[in-house]
Amino acid sequence: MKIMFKKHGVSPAVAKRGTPRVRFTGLSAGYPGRTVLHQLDVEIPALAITALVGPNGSGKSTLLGVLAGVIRPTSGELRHVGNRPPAFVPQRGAVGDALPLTVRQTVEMGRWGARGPWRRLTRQDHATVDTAMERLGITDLATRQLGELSGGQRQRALIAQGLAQESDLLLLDEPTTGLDAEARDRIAALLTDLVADGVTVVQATHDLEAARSADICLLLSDGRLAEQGDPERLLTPSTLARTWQPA
Ligand SMILES: Nc1ncnc2c1ncn2[C@@H]1O[C@H](COP(=O)(O)OP(=O)(O)OP(=O)(O)O)[C@@H](O)[C@H]1O
Repeated sequence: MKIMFKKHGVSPAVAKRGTPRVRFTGLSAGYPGRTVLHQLDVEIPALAITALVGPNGSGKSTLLGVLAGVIRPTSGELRHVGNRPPAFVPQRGAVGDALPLTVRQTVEMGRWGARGPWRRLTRQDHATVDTAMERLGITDLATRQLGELSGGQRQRALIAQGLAQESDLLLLDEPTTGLDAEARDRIAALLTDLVADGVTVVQATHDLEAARSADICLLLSDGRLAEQGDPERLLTPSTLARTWQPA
């Protein structure tokens, strides 16, 4: 099993549109005693939005975990092209409601990877945090406790934390689930803007509109890649019935 990241400061090989930002070959991964992903051969295109779709339990979050580097593959090869670690925005439900953090502190945590948790943030870090909060429309929530926010507001705080990491690879686990139409549209527009700014976006989603508006769709089934390609071609009525059936 091989995982290759291009290192900081070493001939920055930044992915270009049309080239893969991440490539897996024969990749298997899962949890202790349980293989979830089986022999995936996948290319995640740079400077595009990739939607991971598939029924509950098909392995979307596990694949995001592998991309984020928090789940190690058990076999196969995973190659990143790019010189910054990915930013991972977990599912809203995966983040404790009782964490005694304000929105601003939550977003500031996005700078820890660059600065470390105990080092003071620089003026530039604070400016990055301000911009991330502005882009998500949560500046006026800065001093509110995370636990007292609505689901949609908390989701936006988590995405802002991801943006504050200034990665060129943003991984999101169901970023629009449970949000109203306006919030979903806002996030969709943001993701498109991020791609224009040089970010590669991968989102696991059960949101049909989000999947349709992606550049490419990877359809997982039982931890295997069932299909990949243009969402309009892939999201046929039978796929929709299978993937978007009520839980
Ligand atoms: N921490 C874990 N330990 C053991 N098995 C796990 C763990 N997390 C997930 N699984 C199992 O891995 C499989 C894939 O789960 P995963 O969360 O990746 O699917 P998913 O496609 O994201 O599902 P959903 O659409 O419900 O979010 C499931 O069978 C699940 O039970």
